[in-house]
Amino acid sequence: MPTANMGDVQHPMMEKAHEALRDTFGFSSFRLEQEAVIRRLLVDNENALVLFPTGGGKSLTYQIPALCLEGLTLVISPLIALMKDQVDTLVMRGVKAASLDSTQDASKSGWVKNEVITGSMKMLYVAPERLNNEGFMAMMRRVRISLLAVDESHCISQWGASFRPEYLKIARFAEEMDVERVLCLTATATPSVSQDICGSFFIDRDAGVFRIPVYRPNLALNVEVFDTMAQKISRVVSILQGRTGPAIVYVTLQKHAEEVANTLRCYQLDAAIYHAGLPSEERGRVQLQFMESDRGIVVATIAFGMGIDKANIRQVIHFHMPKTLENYSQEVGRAGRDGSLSHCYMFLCATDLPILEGFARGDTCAKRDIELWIQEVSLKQPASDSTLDFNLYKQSKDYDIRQNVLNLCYAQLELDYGYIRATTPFYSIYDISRCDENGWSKVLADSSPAAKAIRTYWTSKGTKCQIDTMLTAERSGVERSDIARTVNGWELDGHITSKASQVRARFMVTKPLPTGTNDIKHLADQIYTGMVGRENEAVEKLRKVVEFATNDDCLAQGLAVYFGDEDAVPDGMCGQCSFCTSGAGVEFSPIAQSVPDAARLNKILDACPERDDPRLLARMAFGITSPRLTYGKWSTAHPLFGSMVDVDFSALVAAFDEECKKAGYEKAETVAPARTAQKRTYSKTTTTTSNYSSGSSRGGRGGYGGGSYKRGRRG
Ligand SMILES: Nc1ncnc2c1ncn2[C@@H]1O[C@H](COP(=O)(O)OP(=O)(O)OP(=O)(O)O)[C@@H](O)[C@H]1O
Repeated sequence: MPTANMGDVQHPMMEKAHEALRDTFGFSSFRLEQEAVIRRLLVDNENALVLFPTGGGKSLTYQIPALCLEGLTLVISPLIALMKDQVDTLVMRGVKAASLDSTQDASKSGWVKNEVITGSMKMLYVAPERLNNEGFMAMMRRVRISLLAVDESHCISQWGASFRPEYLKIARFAEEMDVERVLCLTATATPSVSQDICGSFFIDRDAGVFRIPVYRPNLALNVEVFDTMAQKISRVVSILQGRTGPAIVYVTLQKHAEEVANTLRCYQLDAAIYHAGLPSEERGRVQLQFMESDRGIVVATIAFGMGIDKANIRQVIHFHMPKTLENYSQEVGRAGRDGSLSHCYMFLCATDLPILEGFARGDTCAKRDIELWIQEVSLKQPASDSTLDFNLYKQSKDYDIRQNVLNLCYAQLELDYGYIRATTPFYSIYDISRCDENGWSKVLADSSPAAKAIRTYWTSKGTKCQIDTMLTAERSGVERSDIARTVNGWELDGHITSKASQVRARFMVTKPLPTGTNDIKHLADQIYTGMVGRENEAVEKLRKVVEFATNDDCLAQGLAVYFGDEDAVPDGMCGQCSFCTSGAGVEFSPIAQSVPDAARLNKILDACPERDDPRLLARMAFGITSPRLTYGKWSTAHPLFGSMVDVDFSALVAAFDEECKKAGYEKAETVAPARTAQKRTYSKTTTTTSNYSSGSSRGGRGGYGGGSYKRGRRG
């Protein structure tokens, strides 16, 4: 029997909900706040925000309403793998659910769309990027969306640890599509992030928010401080040799996962490796083996864990400290889901910090590059369908702005300023291969204008041909969309296989973009200020992790307070963390050098002749990659890259700024690869011999201590 009071059960919608819980999911009662959330959606017909920790049972809070409501439940979820798992499980339980994603072939997605349009699909999972797709938007306009569920909804907040610009468009989508109810879900939201979510989706901050405190009494949190890698290895070996069940060891970079696992194997500890750089079959195999093991060890980056629902993980070890407390809470939250005592260890080591600070600072670009980018966008002539299209990969290289940041800049032009609106992106290159001679003869015999244009302008290599759709359209006068449609048609008819590449983002212009120098500068200024704000926020989050780990306070209490649950830990003492058991916080105070050494600065200045962007030089010195550094060969392969990682980053920027100012902020035209037409107008060449000698620095926030890691791939 359900545990809910009879008043609720008697409401026909709640009766239905209990029926679905029992008949479809096979559970006898709701957990904690699940029922209250469902009541909010089904009985009150109001929006809600669910803040349950990992494994808290968030999925049921939209899956059950989906079954009770007429119409479609649309679920926005950031990870294709996670969507697939959820859909497979639902289908197994007899629920009409599917996802639309970029990995599907045309026949599968055609079937899904048909089921959605005819109203027989109950739940549809999509990634947020799908909201830029015209075809998808047209389809959504024709269906009744009774519930929109936004998973990982903390990604909506610019103050969150994992902000994603595509998430910003979800709220507008909900309004435009007259979505009847919205349910936002997240496991990690600080009070300010949850305020942001409530503000965006009109969720009542009192009645509409359902939270289960993050405090988990069966997790013993420990922090330990180390000076060297060898000490950390010796400690992790001893923890793992005495492990009481499966263990996850979290590291920062993919190469760390390989290094640590290989070292553990030397100690007869059979450690598997998991990171985003491994083939998906390998990742699947590692995950499956771990799920089935009762003493398995996985050394992994943060890529491991989303959707891992294993009850008996007994140890979670942060071999490198996490970059935010949100990550930490999610990662330790994977331990002890069965309620049994489990141990979590965070290793603090001064040499690990710069690499994390590099991540925090990596997204800020030069203000001048933002100006040049806006200039290109505003001066570009629209195509015949009045849209602007850009190769973001190329722009990222041209303007030294990371692609994720560029995406955000476009989202800002769209949402904050209303200049543009993203529409379906397209591929500019198709590589086609013939399937058989018969099919190929049909391709050659196709007499449509698009087919003729394709055959005129394609370039062939053996049995393969490459089609540049932009060039073909420009030279032949045939619409680019007709060309793409013809290639897709040949593939659907089985005549060819094709591989599309070089995606171009497309935008409709909704109001004239600024073209005057001052207006562009002003807009760039605002965008840049936002970027610096986010960078400071990310560095602050890192500082909070150190503060949490070193505070003279119970660790469980510290974590709970961070998430706004002051009263979750009884008497504010968990009794089993390293603070509670030792009576003191750990000693750890890495201080970065705030006055850079002149000789070392000069070496960087000699190696990199650019003087238009002090941050570029600071990034090279500190070891933070960027598209421009990579292009100029001043990145990871350069011996001086990261050579000043022990210096406070702001002090480096200030020191290099002095040098750039002396050189008039000029670009080294003759040495660096050309960037853009606009960029080339800055014509003077600077000397490659520097004369930095002051040794003084402005700024100089007391940062984190130094080390010798080179940046690498994370995730
Ligand atoms: N009412 C219930 N009774 C029994 N088991 C439940 C109930 N609700 C959820 N569960 C189970 O709890 C587990 C965790 O649920 P779910 O995956 O929804 O959590 P989550 O909050 O989405 O976690 P994560 O943040 O890790 O994705 C699942 O195995 C689910 O089947």
